[in-house]
Amino acid sequence: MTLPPDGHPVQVRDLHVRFGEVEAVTGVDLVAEAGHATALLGRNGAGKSTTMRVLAGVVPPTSGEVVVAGHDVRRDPIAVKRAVGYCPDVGGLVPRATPWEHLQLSARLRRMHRTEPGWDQRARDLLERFELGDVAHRVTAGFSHGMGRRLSVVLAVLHEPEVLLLDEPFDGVDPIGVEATMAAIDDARARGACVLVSTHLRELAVEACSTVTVLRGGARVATASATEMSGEEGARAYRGLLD
Ligand SMILES: Nc1ncnc2c1ncn2[C@@H]1O[C@H](COP(=O)(O)OP(=O)(O)OP(=O)(O)O)[C@@H](O)[C@H]1O
Repeated sequence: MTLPPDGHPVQVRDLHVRFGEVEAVTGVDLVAEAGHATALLGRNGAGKSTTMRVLAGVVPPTSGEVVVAGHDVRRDPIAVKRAVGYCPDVGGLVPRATPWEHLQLSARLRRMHRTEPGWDQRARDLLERFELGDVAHRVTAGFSHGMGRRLSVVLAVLHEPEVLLLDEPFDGVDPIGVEATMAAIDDARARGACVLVSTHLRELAVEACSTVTVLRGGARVATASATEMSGEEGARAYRGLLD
């Protein structure tokens, strides 16, 4: 990874994203550090998923500067896709494929079959941790929303990416799935990855992350420590930012 001069794996300056007449993101600034988890918090339509899609190299910025793992997302989206692990907010799973087939394909695309120890033991461990071991060979068409979310997190973390992007990973997920996701975030932080978690759930955002950036109407309205956004005082502060 070629880190930019100030060393931050995620740098966003004055990001704007427009879809026709819709201004989805209207000036987001963000810096996220290696070895830390940062939350993007905001209500529905705040611009969180669009920002995450830009960071994943999936949607190009309309304007602004976005550097992920040392790569400019506009100039080199393929290098960005290689460097990140991305759990999209919706979609991403093939209904006729099983979790194991998803993992096999992901490992092959990432050339993980050449690494030691083999990817398959890690894949099996992750499926067990996320309680998907029993359905490893069942097509995902019949999966509940929460099961799909858990598999999307497993796929994002499989290759131990430098930048982990989890968009609404807790949405509709039961407490055991939430616990497994929290553990996966902790593991990624501990090995020095930069983690970004997008969510509308303040309490889980402050549990998972040390820094919280609040988006409203496509723009950043605040960046605070998780402590400042915790408890009743944090809830009041958050409500104040949304009014
Ligand atoms: N492909 C698109 N075409 C048109 N408008 C879009 C598109 N994607 C997002 N938008 C609009 O951009 C705005 C921001 O959407 P975005 O999905 O980024 O918000 P969000 O904070 O992730 O919301 P949620 O929590 O509901 O997922 C919304 O008004 C949305 O309707």
